[in-house]
Amino acid sequence: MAASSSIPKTIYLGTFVHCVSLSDLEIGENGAIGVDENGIIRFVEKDTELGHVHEKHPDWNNAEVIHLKGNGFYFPGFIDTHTHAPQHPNTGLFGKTTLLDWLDTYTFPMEASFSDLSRAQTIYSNFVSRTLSHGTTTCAYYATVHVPATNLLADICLQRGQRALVGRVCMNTMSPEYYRDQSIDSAIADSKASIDYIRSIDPTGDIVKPIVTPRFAPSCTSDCLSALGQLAKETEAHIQTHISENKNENALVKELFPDSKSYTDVYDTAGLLTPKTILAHGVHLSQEERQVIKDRGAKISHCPASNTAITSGCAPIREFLDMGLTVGLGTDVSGGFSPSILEECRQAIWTSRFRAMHDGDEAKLSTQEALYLATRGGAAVVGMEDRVGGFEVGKEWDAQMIRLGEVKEGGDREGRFDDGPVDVFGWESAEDRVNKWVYSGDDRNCVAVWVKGRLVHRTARFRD
Ligand SMILES: Nc1nc2[nH]cnc2c(=O)[nH]1
Ligand SMILES: [Zn+2]
Repeated sequence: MAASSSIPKTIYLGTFVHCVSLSDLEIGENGAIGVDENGIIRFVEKDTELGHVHEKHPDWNNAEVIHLKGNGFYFPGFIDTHTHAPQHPNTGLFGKTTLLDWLDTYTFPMEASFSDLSRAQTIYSNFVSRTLSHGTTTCAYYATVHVPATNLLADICLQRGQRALVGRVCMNTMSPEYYRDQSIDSAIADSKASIDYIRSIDPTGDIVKPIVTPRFAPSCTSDCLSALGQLAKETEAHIQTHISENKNENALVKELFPDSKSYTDVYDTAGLLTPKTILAHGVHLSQEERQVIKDRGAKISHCPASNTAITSGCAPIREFLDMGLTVGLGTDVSGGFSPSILEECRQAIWTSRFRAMHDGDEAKLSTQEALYLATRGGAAVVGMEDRVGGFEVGKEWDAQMIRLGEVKEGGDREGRFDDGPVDVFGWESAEDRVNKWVYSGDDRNCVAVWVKGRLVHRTARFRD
């Protein structure tokens, strides 16, 4: 069960930064945001001070006040649209493998060990703490084939207050004998059991929701994919899977599904492309496939750190955005080497520059665009764009408090750098500070995190 949710009515004061469109970042200094007991933003005031706020909103005079001074700012919580919680212990371990041998060498043995629930408890608790500490307020998680461990991941997210889509992984073929669904019937029954459980612990779906999760086309027979499409339809559930990540994977799909027009067609025929579908990667999609994905309203999770680490390629994100596809960012641990969406922003920017070296400068993503994908883009990918991703009246307070290192005149830190890797000297504009954070910040700069108004993570620097 969720911990008791008595949230004090709170006025947040300080600098607020959020994306208002793909290319525009709004930076409001001396702002005030009022968040009610249900975690809903009730007012947003610009260029103000507490006295004026109290005058204008007299029924908020007894509200708690959190005043962020100095060079920090509030930023919307990050949305990780694709990651694998059971792969967390393998983070950084990929050597020179590429997707298919990486799965056999590192991933399947690790995931299989989640039949042990106490191991799942340790690793899942650690990973949820880790993603929260990096400012991730919503996360689309793959678990494993095991129902008890999948349900436990949902319990942990609900208890810690992190919004999550939690999926039991389905894989009934081309997978090791020691780690697979034994039949289509058992795969569907197990997925349904997990969906029912997750809906029973959070009937409103405010914090945790189930998500139907075929691992990827090579791991599922076409009958299994169709049964999963039917299950998603009957349960009105979200769907997540991988698509066109790697060239060898694509060749395998062609061999396994000779009657399909394309990789995308395999999923389309099975009824798996819906407005609630999250497709990870899409690095090698043809123009026709992109159009089918757009026509079905399915969304893309861009995972650039993973795409580089396991040598999948550089996804054409500018082209996706130009044609109106909905795109968010995913850490894809442990194909990706970091649980941080801030790191993923940097990787998205770097990857776009490698595309630009071939395609021209327009392929480059800006800092603002990467931050948009990390927040509003991600919110649209997980179907929560009306609730989170920015600071507007009516939205829910999913936010992180960022503080940067302050270099005082004549001061010397004497080797103490626990205020993080970003040095601010005092001359920087608010926009400079945001850029410094994006390119060299890390979790030490994320000193507090809220989901729906509830404080879900804090460090010693919060309110020191
Ligand atoms: N990156 C990644 N791609 C996959 N394709 C199938 N399974 C996986 C996985 O676990 N990670
Ligand atoms: Zn993945």
